[in-house]
Amino acid sequence: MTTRVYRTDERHLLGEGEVADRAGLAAAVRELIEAAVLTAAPPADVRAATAEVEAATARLRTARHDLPPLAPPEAGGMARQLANPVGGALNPIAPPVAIAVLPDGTARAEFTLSAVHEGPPSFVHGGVSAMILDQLLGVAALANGTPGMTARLDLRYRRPTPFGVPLVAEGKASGSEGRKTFAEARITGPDGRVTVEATAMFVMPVR
Ligand SMILES: CCCCC/C=C\C/C=C\C/C=C\C/C=C\CCCC(=O)SCCNC(=O)CCNC(=O)[C@H](O)C(C)(C)COP(=O)(O)OP(=O)(O)OC[C@H]1O[C@@H](n2cnc3c(N)ncnc32)[C@H](O)[C@@H]1OP(=O)(O)O
Repeated sequence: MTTRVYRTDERHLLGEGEVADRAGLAAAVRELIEAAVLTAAPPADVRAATAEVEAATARLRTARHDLPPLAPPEAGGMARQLANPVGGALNPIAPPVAIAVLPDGTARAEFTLSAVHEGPPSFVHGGVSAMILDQLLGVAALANGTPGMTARLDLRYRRPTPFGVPLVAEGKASGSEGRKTFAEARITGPDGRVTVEATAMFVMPVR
């Protein structure tokens, strides 16, 4: 494995093997996060595990980049940002949300959240739903050929969103005017009822 020399203004580009290693690390840390939140192990085991985690962190910190690295491009594309906090395979805090773009431009994800995403007792935190919808709407704007920065994100929480059951998020661009793109999306529970609706406006900044 070779490590590329980089300037601080340049993102490190991982090799394919490194991407797989990092995705494995992120998946293991995601398991660790759930275990840390839900553990019922005795206090001595919690303290021993804490020391082990601190040792693992120290080992990873022996060399570091200033910014998240990028993954190599897929055929003809741009370097991929796989450390995004929504669904990024290299980011342990990312909930497991893989967004696909359908032929009609709909951005769609099927995912299951867990107790680590709890906000109100027994239900998903509204900020987690907002984060997922922001990203999904952003992907829909990108799929429309008119990406931008989120300028507005309006949410309507219709019903509590459950965790531990399959959810669907779907959204699509509804139009664009100049640098502005409008999009709408929703999260649906396993009973087919909408739990959260969102509309957003993205603005492509003037460079
Ligand atoms: C570095 C560039 C990257 C741009 C994005 C490009 C690509 C994305 C690529 C891939 C995407 C892939 C997946 C999806 C990814 C992400 C989803 C999550 C995205 C985010 O997580 S992103 C972080 C949160 N987001 C921000 O951090 C924005 C902070 N903000 C700003 O960066 C500026 O604020 C900006 C750029 C928004 C506007 O700045 P500006 O100077 O261009 O705006 P300006 O004043 O010229 O307005 C022009 C017209 O928009 C109207 N307008 C503007 N803002 C408005 C608002 N808030 N409400 C109502 N109307 C608004 C004006 O009223 C005017 O309208 P009119 O023309 O009709 O008068």
